[in-house]
Amino acid sequence: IDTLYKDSKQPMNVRIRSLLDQMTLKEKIGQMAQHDHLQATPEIMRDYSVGSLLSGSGFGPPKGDIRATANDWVDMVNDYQKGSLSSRLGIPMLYAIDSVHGHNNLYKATIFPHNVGLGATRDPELVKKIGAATAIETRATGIPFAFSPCIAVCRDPRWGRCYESYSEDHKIVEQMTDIILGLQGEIPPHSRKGVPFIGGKDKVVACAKHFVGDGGTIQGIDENNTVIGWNELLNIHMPGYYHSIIKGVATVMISYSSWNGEKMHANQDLVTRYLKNTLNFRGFVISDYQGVDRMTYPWSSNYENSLLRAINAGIDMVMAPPNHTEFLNIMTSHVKNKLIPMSRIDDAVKRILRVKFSMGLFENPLADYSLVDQVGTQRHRDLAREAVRKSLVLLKNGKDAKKPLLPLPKKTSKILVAGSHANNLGLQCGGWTITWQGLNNNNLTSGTTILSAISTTVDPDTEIIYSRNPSAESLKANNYSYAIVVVGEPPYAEGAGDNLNLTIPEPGLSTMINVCKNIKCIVVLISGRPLVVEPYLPLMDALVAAWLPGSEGQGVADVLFGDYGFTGKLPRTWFKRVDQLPMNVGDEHYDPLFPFGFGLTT
Ligand SMILES: OC[C@@H]1[C@@H](O)[C@H](O)[C@@H](O)c2nc(CNc3ccccc3)cn21
Repeated sequence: IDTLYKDSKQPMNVRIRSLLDQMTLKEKIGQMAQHDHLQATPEIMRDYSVGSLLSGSGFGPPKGDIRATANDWVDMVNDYQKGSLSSRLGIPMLYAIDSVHGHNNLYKATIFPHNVGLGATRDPELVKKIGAATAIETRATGIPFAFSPCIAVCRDPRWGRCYESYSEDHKIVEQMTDIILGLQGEIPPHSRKGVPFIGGKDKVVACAKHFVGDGGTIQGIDENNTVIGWNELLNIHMPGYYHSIIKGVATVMISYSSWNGEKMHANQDLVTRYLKNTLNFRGFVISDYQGVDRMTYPWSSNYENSLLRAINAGIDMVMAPPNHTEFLNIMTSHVKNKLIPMSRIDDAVKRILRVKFSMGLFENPLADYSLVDQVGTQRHRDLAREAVRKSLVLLKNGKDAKKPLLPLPKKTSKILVAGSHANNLGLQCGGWTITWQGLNNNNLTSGTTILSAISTTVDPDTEIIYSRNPSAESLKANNYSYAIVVVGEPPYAEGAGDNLNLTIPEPGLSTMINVCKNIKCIVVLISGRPLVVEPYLPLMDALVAAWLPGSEGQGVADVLFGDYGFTGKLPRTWFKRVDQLPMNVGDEHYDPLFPFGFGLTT
């Protein structure tokens, strides 16, 4: 074996050439697979030269242990890596996970606000710091590759993934691609722009997703069809990719959705001609999970043909192919039958190797425990708390504008805290937290609920009464100074969150109505998107959009009680009725309840 490729002093292209020239077809195809770790073993990694593994959300080591420690993760990742290193050429594998608002799979990790809340901060510098903290907590578990950021431009809040989108306005999404500089590291001055850059052992490979137009599907139906012209695709959904590439993003994930009826996973014009040859993307393109299977309906029918079309479209790595032997056999036969040219295989493998060489994976393939004490540190939690503060949008402050209600007095006789979301960490974190769909419970990880934040913020003499759903009698019996009512959406991810009515779910709605009918009420809405509030607005004394704040609920109390002012601005239009949708800033017919950019200050 010519070991020139192992010499880190050699130029990148020499290392790639030296390795590629001695790889068998089987080894090249192996590099193009990213298996779910549940389907792999160290032996398979060794014998098939598998390029990458992933943990689907909620499947921690060993197999589904959602309270696994960082050490457990490091051990698991290293076991697979040792398998890869014992292969003929010893090409290290890349382990990937969805760290999309902190290392959200990891028990006791810092959970940051979901992207819609970050869009409300209008603070790219803050978001870059969040990227850096997320990279550290992800690397603490030995994982060097995060499927983040989602740079979707959500144009219809009925989409179950709208909270993963920073904004309906592509200009905010472009600004927030600064998170890549936090995740992967700042590009050193005089370094080339627009090539994959990952700077250090506390940085991760990032992934701009989902290419392209994922946020533009009809009625926000997940994985469905985006029916718009080329100019709208180019002006609204594409700029985030240009900005991500300039900032050195190393990977791009393809969207399940279609553009004008053509599956993105089969779209050679957009993936190869545009992303690779026009935007000059030099990293690697990865499919979504079983994205190849989902090119047909029923899923996986005619997988051989789907795989052929996906690879020829320009996909370099396939996430969760059926299994390692089937993937190898189908790919090998396509190459032998000249249906996939060898030049396509070589392009894919070169891109994958370029990312692995540029991040130093050959030099440092194994993880250590050196960062495990960085998980959920106070420093990271303080950063998350700052992000929560800046993400809150004050939509109403008093029934009489001349008598603002907020900031609330810390010293008062008795406060009621009510609502399903007041004391539930799972609900305030939302989807993609510990499990894929999130959890409706309070002990899924560590953090501060909004109730406990309020309790520690008010004056010690102020009495706090907590009741999820107080009776009308109890409301009348107690002379509360005011009530804080925290209600909103259940956790959801992807298609499970698609919703055509966008009403405040029960029992939150009736709780809010009962409380607000009887006493002065400040409504705090925990949701991934705007919901129907217009009919109830006259009832409310104040209304705060808190989005999905994550583990640091203290940030909510910080602003409610005036330790910090409200500064957040709507990153999305707040509609009056769902029959107005889609309705985005700049539209000809624009009749919102609260316009894009709205936000009262205190
Ligand atoms: O979790 C991997 C990817 C994720 O990065 C994409 O943004 C998202 O579109 C996506 N959807 C699935 C659906 N399947 C799934 C399987 C196991 C756990 C969670 C989701 C996986 N993934």
